[in-house]
Amino acid sequence: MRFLKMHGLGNDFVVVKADSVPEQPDTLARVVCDRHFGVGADGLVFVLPSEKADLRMRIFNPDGSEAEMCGNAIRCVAKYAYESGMVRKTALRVETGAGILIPRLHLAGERVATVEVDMGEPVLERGAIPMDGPPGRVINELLTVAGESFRVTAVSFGNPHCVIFVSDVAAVDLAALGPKIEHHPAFPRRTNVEFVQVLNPERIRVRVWERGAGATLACGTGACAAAVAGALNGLTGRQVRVGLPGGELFIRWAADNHVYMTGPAAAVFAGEWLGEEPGG
Ligand SMILES: N[C@H](CCC[C@H](N)C(=O)O)C(=O)O
Repeated sequence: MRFLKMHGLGNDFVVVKADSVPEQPDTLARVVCDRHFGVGADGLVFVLPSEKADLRMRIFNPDGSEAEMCGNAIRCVAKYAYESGMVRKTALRVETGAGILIPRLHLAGERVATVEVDMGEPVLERGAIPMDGPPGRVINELLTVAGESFRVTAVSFGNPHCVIFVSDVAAVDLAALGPKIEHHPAFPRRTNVEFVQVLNPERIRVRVWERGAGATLACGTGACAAAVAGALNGLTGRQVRVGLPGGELFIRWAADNHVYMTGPAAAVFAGEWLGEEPGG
């Protein structure tokens, strides 16, 4: 199985072009994403044919679970599709678990430098946490985790996000709190967790504990969720620069209610998965 190792701000993926997803993709994802017995990645991403778009993207987390959508991965997939000649368009239609999304490529010569993705419209997670009132209302709810209460804003971009505003993201014990919130019963599909520090109305800092992956250097859908939560709670404007450990994304929540995410995508190496059992 040939693959391309790619990343968006250090959120890294094994990208595989295939006609279909192989059997037991969960098992394969666990082995391929393992940073000792496999290639090592935050996700195994398949680029597949689509009957309703230019291509279809499916992503499997390192724990084997399939995610509905991945913001950093869709930028990588768009770059791969253009540079490999698979789809010679600078605005692609990509079928995902969050619907058909539109990455637009910014070229530097024949290379894709950055990608702007129309991530669609944010969904305020109501089923997970009982939230009433219109979307414009501040939608904080209290979540009790290990005896501690957090005010959270739950937002979905196809995949669930729980956004928590703190005064200092560096002080958050991500490894302790992340899994407890990821697996909290309030989130029937588990959740990604974003801790957000507002620097000013145009700049935020975010650290992410990802569902099925743990702490990552960046999370595209998480950055979008944090930006929407910031605006909903009156803490930021609708255009923010999101500083993540791996770098910066620019998020714009436009008047059409669509959220646009702009950031880089990089290809690091090509390889061949030999498929031997872990441990040799
Ligand atoms: N772990 C996530 C999928 C990857 C999302 C993230 N890497 C991004 O860039 O959006 C989930 O289970 O929803």
